[in-house]
Amino acid sequence: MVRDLHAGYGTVQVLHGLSIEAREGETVVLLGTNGNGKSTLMKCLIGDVRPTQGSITLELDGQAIDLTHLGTDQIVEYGISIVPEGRRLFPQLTVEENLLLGAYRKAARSKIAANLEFCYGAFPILKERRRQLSGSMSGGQQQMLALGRAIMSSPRILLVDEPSVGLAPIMVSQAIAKIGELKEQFGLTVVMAEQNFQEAMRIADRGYVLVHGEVAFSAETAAELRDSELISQLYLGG
Ligand SMILES: Nc1ncnc2c1ncn2[C@@H]1O[C@H](COP(=O)(O)OP(=O)(O)OP(=O)(O)O)[C@@H](O)[C@H]1O
Repeated sequence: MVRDLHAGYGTVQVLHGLSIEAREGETVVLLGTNGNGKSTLMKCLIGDVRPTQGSITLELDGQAIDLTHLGTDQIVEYGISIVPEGRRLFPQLTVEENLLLGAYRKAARSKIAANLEFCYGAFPILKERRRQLSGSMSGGQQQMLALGRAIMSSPRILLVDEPSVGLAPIMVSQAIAKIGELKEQFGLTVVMAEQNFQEAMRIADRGYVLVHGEVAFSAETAAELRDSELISQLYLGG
């Protein structure tokens, strides 16, 4: 749960008191056009950007854990994993080496073989190319690898930042569908930032629209989000 979050870069304030919530097992999408703070929020959630005000808490076994000022390594230990914007793979490492880098969370170290098998089952192309350098793969394959790497840490919450960036339309559809499948198979909670409204709505349970670092609209159902005037203005030329 994110409450009244303020964050930015030096003197540039990007998030201005933003509050959102993701309940267990749902897919929450963060919509909004370029530069409205989606990635900054994601970076706060994974400990890459430190909030200046507000809180980020995780409900775990009936306890509220304060993540607000924890570093990425500590946040990952609580079962939160990210597929970052631009994927941030290691191009000079093989597919399998990239996957193994995702498994450093303590709880995942004893499950490396099982998780690797799961990834290869979910993404046969990764198995086929496991000894290939990741930098030599297509954008769509790299997105699959980034998803696989995130799954290697046995997360309970998966953060996905703009999976469509740099992908051909057909690959965007495949990547989004895969996120939906992984969520079901792994029993994940998914928080996904995405500019591509139509694609995001294919797997959204509900969502928020961010404008200028604030929640401009929040919807309890995907239908409510789809039918909102703001979405119509931002995406459908309404
Ligand atoms: N490292 C940085 N230093 C300074 N300003 C930044 C930095 N990263 C992002 N910003 C600024 O913060 C604002 C919000 O950016 P952010 O990336 O969070 O938006 P976004 O909604 O995710 O958009 P995008 O789709 O472009 O990533 C923008 O004005 C951007 O220029």
